[in-house]
Amino acid sequence: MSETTPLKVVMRAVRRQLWWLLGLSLLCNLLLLTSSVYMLQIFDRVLSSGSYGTLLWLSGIAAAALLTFGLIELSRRQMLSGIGGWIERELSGEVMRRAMRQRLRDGRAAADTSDVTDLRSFLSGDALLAFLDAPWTPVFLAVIWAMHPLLGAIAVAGALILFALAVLNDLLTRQRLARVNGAMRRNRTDAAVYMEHAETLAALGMMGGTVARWSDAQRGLDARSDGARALSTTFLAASRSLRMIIQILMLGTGAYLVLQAELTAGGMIAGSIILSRALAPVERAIGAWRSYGSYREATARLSELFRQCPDRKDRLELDRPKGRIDVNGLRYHAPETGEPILKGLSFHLAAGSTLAIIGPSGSGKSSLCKCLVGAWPASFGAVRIDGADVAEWDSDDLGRHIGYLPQTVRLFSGSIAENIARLGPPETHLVLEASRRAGAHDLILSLPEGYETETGPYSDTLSGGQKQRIAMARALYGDPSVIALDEPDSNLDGNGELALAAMIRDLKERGKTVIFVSHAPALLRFADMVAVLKEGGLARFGPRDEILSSMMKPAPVKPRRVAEARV
Ligand SMILES: Nc1ncnc2c1ncn2[C@@H]1O[C@H](COP(=O)(O)OP(=O)(O)OP(=O)(O)O)[C@@H](O)[C@H]1O
Repeated sequence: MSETTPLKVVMRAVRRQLWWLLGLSLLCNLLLLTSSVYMLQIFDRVLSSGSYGTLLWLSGIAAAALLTFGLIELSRRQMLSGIGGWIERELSGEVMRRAMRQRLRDGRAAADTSDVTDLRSFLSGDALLAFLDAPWTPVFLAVIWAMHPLLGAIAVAGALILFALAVLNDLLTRQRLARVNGAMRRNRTDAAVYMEHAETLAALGMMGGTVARWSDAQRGLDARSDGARALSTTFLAASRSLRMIIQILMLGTGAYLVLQAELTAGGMIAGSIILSRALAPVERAIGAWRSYGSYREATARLSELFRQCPDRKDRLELDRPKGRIDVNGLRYHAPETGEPILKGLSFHLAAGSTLAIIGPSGSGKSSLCKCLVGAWPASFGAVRIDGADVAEWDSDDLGRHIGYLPQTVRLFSGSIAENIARLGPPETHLVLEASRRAGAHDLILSLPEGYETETGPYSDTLSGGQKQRIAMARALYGDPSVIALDEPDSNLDGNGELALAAMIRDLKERGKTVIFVSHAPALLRFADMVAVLKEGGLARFGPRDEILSSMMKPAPVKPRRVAEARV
């Protein structure tokens, strides 16, 4: 049996609601017959009898019926908008969590929250109403048929031609539009990255080139999209004029039948009104087809995401670890290329000890840090904290016991206090404790709005060093047992370095396991152990003095050959 996912639960609930909506649509569509029945009665009863009383009664009943139609239509639309809001609430968070997990694991996510928006806009908009009204088309056609088979035949033929146009439109444009939409999404992501790094582009004189490159790509996509849309628009225009032609044909045939005394004048007018009701959903459904296409693609992507990233309720929730780390045969392969980045590392670190990771650029230091804190899942082998595999640990639960300072610091939208509290509800005493331990308290107080200073990508007023020290406080929030710092001294001034050294000393004294990537002697003196990485492998691992002194030793001089020495 296939696993129940939040998407399936939501879609099941939506389907249940659809039955109600279908019922309301039945009432709406029946009430839509009001004007044609009214017209029929006016022509055939009122005008022939000249009865004002009948006219008054008929008008009153018609007005009441149309008022009821208005109320039902309102509740239909309110139901749809309620469904839309509910879908967004139920799915967005789930999708975002899974998309982030998949991106960490596979380098890309099968779907994202914009797919939930596509789902919502189809299931709560006019497009779905068009599809809900479409099943009543045969009912209207049957009514026309009952009035006169010739009128019925024209109406059925018209509806079939319009439907065929809709199907053809879908077949010819679906794949083209899907491909263009995918490429457009990628181009939008590129634009967001360029905007975010506008300073770099400006400083390097890259703005013109970047904009030209992006615009070229966009123009190409626009041309492709215009081609597909033009085809769709042609179908729409063709179906609209065809509908009007059918309408005229109906009236003309109706008039002929009136002359032949096979139909009343009221029947002729009423038949024409009913036909327009019958064909309108078909025409609206053609317009809604594109929206349905996006909905179908979004649903496929979301199903794929939920299939590839199932819920992991069986994950471990363990007590606060002491901080012993065991790395066994750790391999990490780049998710997109499969290129090995970490090549079978094994070492053990006692709880409460401090490890310095050193090695040349690109040797895998940051990658090792990410694997140690559970951000990157091991491709083979395992990282264990207090014996528990970090891959099996619930990431939010594990995160409470881990402090991590990434090489490139990012603060998120919110106040400094919220950022330090890892975007959870800030507990004041924990925020103050973390920032004091990170030596960031005075710095934050010196800002005009202190801990309430807004920061993040939309309010970037902090210097690199300030951000780094605030991120350090974020790493220490909740007093975690294992703290990994990736080049913590890269943006610091003299005061910052002193605060960092004091922070590491304090962590050591309080028995925390500290891992840092740095070659700075001022930090290396705190290390108990040193890991030397080279080309993704562990070149050396051992007590600091042993490793550093062996690295300091001059390379043994090769004895020169006798002949060479004589020259
Ligand atoms: N997501 C990724 N996909 C593919 N390759 C990657 C990815 N991230 C890192 N690498 C590669 O893995 C290798 C190790 O990168 P890593 O950032 O861990 O090195 P590092 O030792 O921390 O370097 P530096 O000292 O310059 O920060 C590099 O060759 C890098 O190109």
